[in-house]
Amino acid sequence: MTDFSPTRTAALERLSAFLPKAGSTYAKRRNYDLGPDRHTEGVSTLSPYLRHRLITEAEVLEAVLARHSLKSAEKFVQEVYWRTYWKGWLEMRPGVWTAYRADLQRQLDRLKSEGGLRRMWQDACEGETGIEPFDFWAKELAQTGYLHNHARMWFASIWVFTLGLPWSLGADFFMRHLLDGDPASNTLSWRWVSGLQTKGKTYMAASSNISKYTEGRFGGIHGLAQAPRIPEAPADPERMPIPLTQPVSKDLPTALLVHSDDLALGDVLKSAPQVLGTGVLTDVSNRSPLAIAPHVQEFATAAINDALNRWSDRLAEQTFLSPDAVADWAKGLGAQQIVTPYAPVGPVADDLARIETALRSKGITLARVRKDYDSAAWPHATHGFFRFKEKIPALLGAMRGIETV
Ligand SMILES: Cc1cc2nc3c(=O)[nH]c(=O)nc-3n(C[C@H](O)[C@H](O)[C@H](O)COP(=O)(O)OP(=O)(O)OC[C@H]3O[C@@H](n4cnc5c(N)ncnc54)[C@H](O)[C@@H]3O)c2cc1C
Repeated sequence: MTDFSPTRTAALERLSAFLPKAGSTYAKRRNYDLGPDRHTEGVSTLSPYLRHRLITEAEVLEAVLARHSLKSAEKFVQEVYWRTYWKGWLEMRPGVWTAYRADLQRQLDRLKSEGGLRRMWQDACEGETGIEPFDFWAKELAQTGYLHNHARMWFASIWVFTLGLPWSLGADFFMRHLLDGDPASNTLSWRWVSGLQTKGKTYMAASSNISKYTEGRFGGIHGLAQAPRIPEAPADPERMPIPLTQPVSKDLPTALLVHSDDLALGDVLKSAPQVLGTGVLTDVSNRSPLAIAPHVQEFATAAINDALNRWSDRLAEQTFLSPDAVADWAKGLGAQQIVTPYAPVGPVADDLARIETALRSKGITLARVRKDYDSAAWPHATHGFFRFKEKIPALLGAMRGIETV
């Protein structure tokens, strides 16, 4: 079973073990899901670390390109940029996140009154549908907090098209259990499988494909949907520019706010070298309206503690806070400004928006510090990935040496 130890040291070890495979091995083997004990043979399993930025995308790309040419590591580099692309795409269309959360709430309300739907949803979440690989992946996810990318695609396709369950309930099942549960990659990948992201283009799981790419672990699966029924969804909102951020003022008494979306604190501390104190938001329960799996909260809390330990000499006194308590805490410290790493569209950004309103009523500003890596790449996520990926060589060229972890 792949072990996900929530430390930067573990992330760096994992990266260094993966580096020899990041070229042609990854390109050939990345689609094979060989089971929970063998994931690291084909893929990096870095996603829980990237999700919380115990390691950054830029660091991973730098390390891979120090070892391989861009040509030989192209496939891996592109996958890392898929993550970045989804983030930029959602950042320019925050209404898609809001619409997902609203649809999810509607579907959760339906579960209260529609017994048949509720039973099917429960069976799917518990891995009791009778579709052998699907049931295996549901249990693997609940037990380990990780699924191979191909298994995520097959699982989502069977959820939507074979079982006929609402896609947003599936996305929520992933968000409650994945250690890497990410508002952009998860929501938009579920939309992509369902035919809502690239309009009319769905992903259909096929028995022969599952058999081939699990090397026969599963085969002869009967009853998988052959024809997609694309769910209804509202039209996408108009694209907006990437939001501007409030600049950090060097002259104001400043406190730092740490959260689980970005634990690479180097650049936020560079912008505010002296802080009066550090507030810490550890609760990630708002990734879902339902209870999230204990391992998801434990991973996030331990990842935050790992970052706090590494930066302890720069953080002054640390206070663990709920979002509602931040404004009073900042006022009590005498802060007139809070600096925090930028949180992309999702639950943490939703919390920061509420915190900002409470701070404003006390005359305190909130400055979100966005990484240059994100600011350079996100504005290119205007259309599909194929247009975005043309920018990768230029983005890599501009990226070298811009990050402080
Ligand atoms: C339905 C569905 C839901 C998903 N939900 C999430 C999620 O919540 N969080 C998440 O991080 N990824 C999600 N993904 C994308 C992808 O499955 C995971 O990023 C990948 O499996 C992580 O494993 P890895 O680190 O071993 O990947 P590797 O293959 O080693 O790739 C390296 C890194 O590139 C990025 N990456 C790779 N593939 C993708 C992809 N298809 N889309 C976006 N980024 C990618 C990840 O950051 C990953 O860590 C989802 C995909 C699907 C089909």
